[in-house]
Amino acid sequence: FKRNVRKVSNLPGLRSLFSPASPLGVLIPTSFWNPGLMWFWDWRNQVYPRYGSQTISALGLLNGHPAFYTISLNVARQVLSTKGQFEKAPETTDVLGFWGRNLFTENGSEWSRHRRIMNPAFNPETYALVWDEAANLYQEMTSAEGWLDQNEILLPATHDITAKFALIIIGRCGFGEPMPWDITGRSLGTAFSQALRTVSGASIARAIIPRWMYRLPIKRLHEIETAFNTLDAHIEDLIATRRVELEEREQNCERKDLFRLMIRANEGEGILAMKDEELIGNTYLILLAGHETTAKTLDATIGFLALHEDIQEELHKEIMSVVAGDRKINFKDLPVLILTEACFLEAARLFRIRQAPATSISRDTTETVVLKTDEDSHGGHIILEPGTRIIIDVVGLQCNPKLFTDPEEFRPSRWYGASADKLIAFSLGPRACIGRKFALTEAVAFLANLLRDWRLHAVLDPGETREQWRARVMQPSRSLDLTLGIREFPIRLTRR
Ligand code: HEM
Repeated sequence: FKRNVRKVSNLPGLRSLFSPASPLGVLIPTSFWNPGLMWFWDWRNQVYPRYGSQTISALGLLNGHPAFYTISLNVARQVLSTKGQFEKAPETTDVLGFWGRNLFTENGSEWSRHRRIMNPAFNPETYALVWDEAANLYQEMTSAEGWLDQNEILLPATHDITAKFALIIIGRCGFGEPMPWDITGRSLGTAFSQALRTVSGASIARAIIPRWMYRLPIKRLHEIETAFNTLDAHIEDLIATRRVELEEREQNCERKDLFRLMIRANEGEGILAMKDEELIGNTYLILLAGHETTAKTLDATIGFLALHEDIQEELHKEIMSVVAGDRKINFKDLPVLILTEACFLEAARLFRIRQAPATSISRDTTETVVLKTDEDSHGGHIILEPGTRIIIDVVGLQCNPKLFTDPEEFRPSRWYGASADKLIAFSLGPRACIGRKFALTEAVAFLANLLRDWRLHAVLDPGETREQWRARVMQPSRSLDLTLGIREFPIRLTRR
């Protein structure tokens, strides 16, 4: 323990039996004696002020890797923008690496190879396609769900709609799968999306629970095992089918869709080749990272908009200012829809994603690094020995009152003209989210179409105020999901 205290330069911070990111720390619920998985949410306004610093340490007396946690944008910039001094530790990426090494799990030249293969797919042509597909899918959805002749709709759980929407968009635009709204029987269909949901909700548990335990008569573990096997079968099927289709269509198609680039790299040789297991690993990664995050942020956006009818009215004005005679909203309108985009960014600020057990964005040093801190204590800097872990506490950072006035307020206008790196939800630097623009395009297209046609209303309990509704509903789900998202909630739509 003393050695670990020295490792974190004696910096004050959390001291508990199990460190917050250790398997036991994660599995035991957050309480006064165990920070657990949710401390960064439950204690977000107390911990850093208690230790008088934007960077603190966390140590487990019995087990767990000692670590620094920071809500300082300056420290985050140093960690995420400096090349070569920081890398991802394997145990922090395991949750997205079950199926094969991939862009998310790799470091150094291996990471660079994956990124060079996949980067060309994230281009303006793809974003235009995302926009058009999102607009078409919205029309298909309203027709298939029977919304066209309704004036009022009660959606029992927004996530059912947003998750399906985001999965189909990544299927169509990333994988060239012509998925309809009714996805029953498709290779990325209903069985696949249910399995994907189970897997996403169980990945952290899967990384922690030893494999032999899956042979015990525990129903939940068998469900997890079945979901993982179902995904395997679907992904193999998807790769085989698309490989044949690509052979047939190759002559006439110029588009650099992501899946085509990955399959070509898998068939190729040389420095930009991709191994079979990497193709599978990246396929999973894109399917998981490319839909859950967007869907959950859309859920949060819908929740906040339902609370703030004044912002909805402003948003509707913005949308109607670009609507053409046929009520279509076009890709060229994207730069004008600044409030629509700002609402999504603001929801991402308040409900950002989590991608590894109990951590946010985590890096280990590869050499001794001196980080400048914002406080004068410790001489204004901390020294990180090689192998020291530093975790960007994204929830804390995005609620940091030194960066955001009234941080708990949903105030989209704070993003007007704001520096892009103030929103850390997509991370910063060379390893920032490759799908940021993809997600933003999809989200703005979805929201603009939805808000053009509908008013959103919170479904209040009898006698409940909006503030009470927010306190009850706008809370994260406490499961071991890969992504931190608002728990499921119903919403009422009335036609404009
Ligand atoms: C609201 C939506 C999204 C959010 C908040 C988000 C957030 C993030 C964050 C924070 C990272 C960095 C993680 C780290 O360094 O530890 C990341 C990486 C990544 N994201 Fe996203 N993401 C979103 C949507 C998407 C979409 C739509 C795609 C794909 C189409 C995607 C694909 C990826 C990939 C492949 C990486 C790994 C990049 C690398 O390591 O080079 N994400 N994302």
